[in-house]
Amino acid sequence: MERLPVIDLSPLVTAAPQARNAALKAVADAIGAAARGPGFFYVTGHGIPDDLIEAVFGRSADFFALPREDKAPLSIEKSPHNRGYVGLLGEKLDTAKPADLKEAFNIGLDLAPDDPRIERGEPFRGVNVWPQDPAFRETMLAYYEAAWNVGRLLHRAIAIDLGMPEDFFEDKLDQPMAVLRLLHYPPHPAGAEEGQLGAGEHTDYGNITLLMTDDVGGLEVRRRDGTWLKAPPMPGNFVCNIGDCLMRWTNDVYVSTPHRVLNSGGRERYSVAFFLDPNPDADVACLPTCLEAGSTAKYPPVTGADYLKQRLDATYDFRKKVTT
Ligand SMILES: O=C(O)CCC(=O)C(=O)O
Ligand SMILES: [Fe+2]
Repeated sequence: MERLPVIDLSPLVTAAPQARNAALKAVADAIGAAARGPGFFYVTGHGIPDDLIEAVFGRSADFFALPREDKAPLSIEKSPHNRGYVGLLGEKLDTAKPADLKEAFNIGLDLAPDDPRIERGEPFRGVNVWPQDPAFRETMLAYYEAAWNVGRLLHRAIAIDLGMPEDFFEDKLDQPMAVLRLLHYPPHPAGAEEGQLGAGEHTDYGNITLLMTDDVGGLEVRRRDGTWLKAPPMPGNFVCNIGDCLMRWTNDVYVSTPHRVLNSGGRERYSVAFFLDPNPDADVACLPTCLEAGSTAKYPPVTGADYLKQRLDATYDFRKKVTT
């Protein structure tokens, strides 16, 4: 693996109705090959407007530049629903290593406080927390919607590649636990601990991640032989990777590849991840098309919520006592 594949969605996004199925099949074939191989690929031609992307990065930088007193009240530690601010060293993606040199802000599916799903106490259903600037909320929710739509389109291609009906994932991703996560990595400090990184080695927990970065490199993808491939930044486009939920769903046919971040370039680095986790009640169980005759599934079925809870509880010490 010397470079990651690039999948251009523009022929699909702009296809006339009669050309759509062929365009979708071409994307399905490309994703299928990437998902069985490196587990990572770039996505271009996604159709999200540049000015929305610029606004997301601009507001994100403004948010992280706020004084600590303005960010602390939004702490994720006050939210059992995986929303809010994570300070520098607030997370260990690799639990065997020192804490991560990054700060983050998580935004989930936006629900009103009286939403029946919250009132019924459904897992991961809660309200978002917001900084004061009203434009921040508007910008982030517009981007959440746009990235979610790209993710659902990719899942149509994934379903076709896996030999399932094109809309198989649609009702498993229509009220998702998806998280839009803004990230800020300060330049790697000279005094960092041995083994300390911007983001420790990890795999992602959901179905797919749609990551956008600025022009500062730092993302590294693990090759099968354990060496690391530096993924060059492609601002305005996505780096997409398969997460652990989709690996389970496909019985390991698709690969969830470990990756990490080292911001060694001496500049501030900003990235924006959209983690497309399924609906809380989605049944994450081996697809019939991924099971060879006579063999058994590698993983027992699990609900989307139980799986995400298990993974988040292992990442954050503060969660040891919370129920979602
Ligand atoms: O910031 C990046 O480039 C990657 C972040 C990442 O892997 C994650 O948040 O899961
Ligand atoms: Fe990741």
